[in-house]
Amino acid sequence: MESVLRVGKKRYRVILNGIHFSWTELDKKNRDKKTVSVPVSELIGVEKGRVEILPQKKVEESEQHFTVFSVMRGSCRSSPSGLWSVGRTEFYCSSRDHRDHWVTQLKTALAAKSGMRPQRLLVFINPYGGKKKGVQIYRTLASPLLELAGISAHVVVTERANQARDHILKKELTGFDGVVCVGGDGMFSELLHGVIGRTQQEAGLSEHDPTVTLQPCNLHIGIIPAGSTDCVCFATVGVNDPVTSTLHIIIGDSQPLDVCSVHHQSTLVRYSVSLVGYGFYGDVLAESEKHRWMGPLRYDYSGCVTYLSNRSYSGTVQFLPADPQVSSPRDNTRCLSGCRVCSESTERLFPQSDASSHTSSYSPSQYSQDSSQSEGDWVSIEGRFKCVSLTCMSSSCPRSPLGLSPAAHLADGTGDLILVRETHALGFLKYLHRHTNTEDQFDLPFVEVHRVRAVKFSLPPGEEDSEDEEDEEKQIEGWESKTETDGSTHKSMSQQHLAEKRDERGMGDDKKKKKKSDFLCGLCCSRAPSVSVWNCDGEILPFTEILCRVHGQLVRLFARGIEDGAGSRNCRVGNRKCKGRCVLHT
Ligand SMILES: Nc1ncnc2c1ncn2[C@@H]1O[C@H](COP(=O)(O)OP(=O)(O)OP(=O)(O)O)[C@@H](O)[C@H]1O
Ligand SMILES: CCCCCCCCCCCCC/C=C/[C@@H](O)[C@H](CO)NC(C)=O
Ligand SMILES: [Ca+2]
Repeated sequence: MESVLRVGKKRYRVILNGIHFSWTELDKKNRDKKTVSVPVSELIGVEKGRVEILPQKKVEESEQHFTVFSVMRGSCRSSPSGLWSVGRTEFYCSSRDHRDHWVTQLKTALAAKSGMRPQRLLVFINPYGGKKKGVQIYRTLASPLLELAGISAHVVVTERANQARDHILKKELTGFDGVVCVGGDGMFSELLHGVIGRTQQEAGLSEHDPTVTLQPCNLHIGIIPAGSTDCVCFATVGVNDPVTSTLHIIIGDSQPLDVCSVHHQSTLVRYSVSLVGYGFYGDVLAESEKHRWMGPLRYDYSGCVTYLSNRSYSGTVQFLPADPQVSSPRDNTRCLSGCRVCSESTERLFPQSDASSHTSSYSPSQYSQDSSQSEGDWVSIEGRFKCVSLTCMSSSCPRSPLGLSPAAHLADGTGDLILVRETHALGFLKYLHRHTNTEDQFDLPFVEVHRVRAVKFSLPPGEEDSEDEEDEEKQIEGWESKTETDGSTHKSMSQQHLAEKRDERGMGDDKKKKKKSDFLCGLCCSRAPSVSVWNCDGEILPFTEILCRVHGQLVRLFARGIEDGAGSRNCRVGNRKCKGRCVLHT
């Protein structure tokens, strides 16, 4: 369809074809500069009249106007290119019939995309996450855009921790195309555990068997950031911005994500997508739990306290190396939107499936993973470590814009294992500081990094996780009391599994004994603990000896990875006007 329409006082040639909607000013001198072209896949909605959606819906009735809403990149010249906003253009037609014809054509073009976009979402809002603005963020920024796009949402404002996870595990989900959380990494983790658990239940697979090839999940996960730590959102979108994330959900972007399962003996402990970290990152988290009242600042405070304690821990790390021909953690690449390494991994991980079902748009599909790869040989490294970190993705965040492992990939079926050996305090500070700039944090004599498929960690003889009944009790108890603090009475899958094992031995709840341990001692004891704790995506694990396995592309997010330039340091603080929305200004 093609017509001459007015935008403001100027005349434009407006064209809609199957792929683009574009308008070019009818002023020959400037013609090259004045064409605006929006892919139909990035149109959000069309409304009759002169309509505004954000910051508030305003409708001015007009028989000859229609308003088109689309994805617009950036909100200012210096904003990170991952930041999206809502583009809005009012068109004026020669008659009401002409206007109606345009609206019908645009709606038809949008309807043709509906198979690629979610129609119905299940949204969980944590009213207490971050600055406690989850409900407000959803109502004022996300909901109006979903409505404009014709997406219906069933909203649950959570009343307790783990409610979202349990809902996904147990309730009817027919008709939903995706689940969305409004909150931080903790809320994302609830959705992750719900979606993976539900998929395995339906496939009849046991998550407790560490050798099982898990079934990839069809239900997409969306993250509208509203937490105090939103690392997963930042690392998969490039910015922490609720409007940007909502737009990725609306247009049905689809980003596969590697997930690491963490087992202790024959029990699934947790899943992680970001950090499984022992030593420094575990200690920071354990310390920060004591200062929750400080809000997000507790991580800075605890980081300083932990750094000053200058601890290191003994252990043996074993790992299964990934294929070094495919990629390396030191190859100076970045996993960006449309990443070649990740696309080729799709073919390697799912060789029998139709490649088109793994493209960048949402599309429900069934696929099965290749389990023919032989395990290979484990490599073993023993020593004293400041920290042992495993990350399935770069784990970039506003504080560390390139992340823990800048060349890690979101969906290549591998993780990066970073070993920081015992060193002097200044050396470790240098390592930490390099996370905040572009210097290579792996180019230090006490640091090594390996691209891996699995990792095992064990303590030195005499320090092992106790397998006696009383200690196992203690660990279950530790986890239960944490859950109770969160206001939940639900037992996690691994608590349940452990509790079943305990019941088999005839030990009831009434037999629990309180026992002090080093487990969460943090800095309260005068004697430095010889054992640290694991930080698993911001949660403390109740076990030290663990087996981690990377499951390639196990889940899918409504995201597309970082677009070129996003998440990099392209806004120099203070020298350009950026309305304070850039990541380095938040
Ligand atoms: N209604 C609720 N009451 C108490 N806890 C909740 C509720 N809803 C969710 N939670 C829990 O709150 C935890 C933190 O939530 P979220 O990740 O949204 O915010 P956050 O501020 O980034 O988290 P954190 O304070 O852990 O950094 C999650 O682990 C989640 O399980
Ligand atoms: C001298 C300057 C020191 C600055 C040190 C900066 C180090 C930043 C490293 C960032 C790592 C981010 C790892 C991600 C962790 C998340 O998975 C987790 C869950 O949200 N967050 C926390 C706090 O554990
Ligand atoms: Ca990966």
